[in-house]
Amino acid sequence: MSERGTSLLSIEGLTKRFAGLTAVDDIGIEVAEHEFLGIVGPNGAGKTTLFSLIAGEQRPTEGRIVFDGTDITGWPADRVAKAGLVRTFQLMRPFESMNVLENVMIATHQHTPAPHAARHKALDVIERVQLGRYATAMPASLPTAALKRLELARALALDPQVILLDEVLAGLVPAERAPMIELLRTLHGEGLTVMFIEHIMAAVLALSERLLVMHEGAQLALGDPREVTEDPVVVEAYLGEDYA
Ligand SMILES: Nc1ncnc2c1ncn2[C@@H]1O[C@H](COP(=O)(O)OP(=O)(O)OP(=O)(O)O)[C@@H](O)[C@H]1O
Repeated sequence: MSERGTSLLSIEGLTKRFAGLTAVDDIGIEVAEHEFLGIVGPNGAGKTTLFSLIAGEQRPTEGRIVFDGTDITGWPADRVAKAGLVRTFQLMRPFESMNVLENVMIATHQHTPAPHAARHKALDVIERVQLGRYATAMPASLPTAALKRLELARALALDPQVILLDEVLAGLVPAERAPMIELLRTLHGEGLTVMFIEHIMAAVLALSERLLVMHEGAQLALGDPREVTEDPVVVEAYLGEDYA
């Protein structure tokens, strides 16, 4: 770990079984403070389930999650989020009856009970994700790129130390991807530790400092993104022979 700094999140032998299916199979990774870790793998590889386990939405069948020195295995999601570990969802789920600002205030209110301060903080987060012009818009009226930023804002409003991003680029047209990649780079530069599930390899390679490849729940490869994507085992299981 020394070359990457202190381990902030330790995932040890993490396993989740659903009836006969092992969705996450003995995953063990150390995520360093301020690291940007990409996670890729074919559909059904267990990536989202891994996030659900880390974020406390599902309990692991086996294994341990240690965050900042504390064993958080089995903690409920709200307690995990309060501790500083927050995820986004692949399918955005804003409150449709509330505008962008009110949606973000639901989150800021949890740390900042005073309404004026919660509003102020929500506006800051909205500016941070460059959604200022949509602050009073309703979610149904937003283009996909803005909805993605709203999902990000709702996570950032909880003041995470680690953010788990689940396909925040999915559904964006290529012209919308570059600004989102820039925003993620900026947020990481501001000190966030990031775990990043993504299918768009150009984005994964542009941002990730290390890359975890999952396959059938297990860890197929972990390491330098370029080396990992050239690994014949990874090419065969996931990327396909015509990759790059
Ligand atoms: N609640 C559940 N009950 C039963 N099986 C589940 C459940 N959640 C996930 N699975 C199964 O676990 C496996 C891993 O699913 P998961 O959604 O974690 O994969 P993924 O890598 O995130 O896929 P994608 O890239 O398509 O989002 C799949 O076979 C899925 O059908």
